[in-house]
Amino acid sequence: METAQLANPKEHTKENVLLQIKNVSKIYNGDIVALTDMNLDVKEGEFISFVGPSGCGKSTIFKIIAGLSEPTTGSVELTNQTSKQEELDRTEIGFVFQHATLLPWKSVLDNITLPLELKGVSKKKRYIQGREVLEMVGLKGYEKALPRQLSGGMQMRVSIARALVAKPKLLLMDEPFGALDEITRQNLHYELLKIWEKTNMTVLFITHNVFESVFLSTKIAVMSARPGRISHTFDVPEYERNEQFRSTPEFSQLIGKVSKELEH
Ligand SMILES: Nc1ncnc2c1ncn2[C@@H]1O[C@H](COP(=O)(O)OP(=O)(O)OP(=O)(O)O)[C@@H](O)[C@H]1O
Repeated sequence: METAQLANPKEHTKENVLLQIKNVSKIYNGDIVALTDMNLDVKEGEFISFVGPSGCGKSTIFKIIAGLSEPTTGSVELTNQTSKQEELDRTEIGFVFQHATLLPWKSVLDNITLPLELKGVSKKKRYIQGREVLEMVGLKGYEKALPRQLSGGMQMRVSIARALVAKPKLLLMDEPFGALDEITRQNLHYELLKIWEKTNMTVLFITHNVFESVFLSTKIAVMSARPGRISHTFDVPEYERNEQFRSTPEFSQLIGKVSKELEH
């Protein structure tokens, strides 16, 4: 199995605050309180996992961050405190969902480059960018394949590549590996960490899998049951993310702490 040697994942995180979730609440249809008083600062380069019981508002906060839904009260601010030029624009946010949602009649390369096609980028230019990300997700040579010719894990790689093609500063991943088998999931962990390291992106990641959250993240935000809010955040200490890490006492201890917090 591949390994990602991230000697010091913390070095990846800068001090710039990329976005601030400020006192966000969300009430659907006047009476379903999905989120209440949620607060979090996200720094540039962080990899934050959100874990919490079903229905605690994880997808809701992602939709609000992406601008697909409005908070009932509070705000998500994209103001950069240190540099206006580095401010996050909502068009620089990529989204990956649990299901790959590929267009079955389009080739892998055409699926990946769809966001650029919609922006009116020329075919030549978008194919150059498409091939670049295709290589990044380990699918070089599959340009002309159709989605049905790919395994579930490969389809997820295509979906990730489609989110990466527009070079997002922030990547929102809503349970992207939830439907995959364990081996495929672990391989994709390494791929994702390599991409994260290479691109300097900030990643927000929803998962029900505590192991996955500890392995991938620099920070874990545990959410409480509905109405959802962040009950606790855990900073993940520096470590090399490789196969050995999964069997260290530090890994097990953190899993224990996060799991305990989830039981509250
Ligand atoms: N468009 C909507 N209209 C009404 N209620 C909604 C809507 N979207 C979500 N909800 C409700 O808001 C709550 C939070 O939903 P959300 O999908 O954000 O939770 P989640 O933590 O992502 O859940 P899961 O882990 O099961 O995916 C749930 O009770 C859900 O039924």
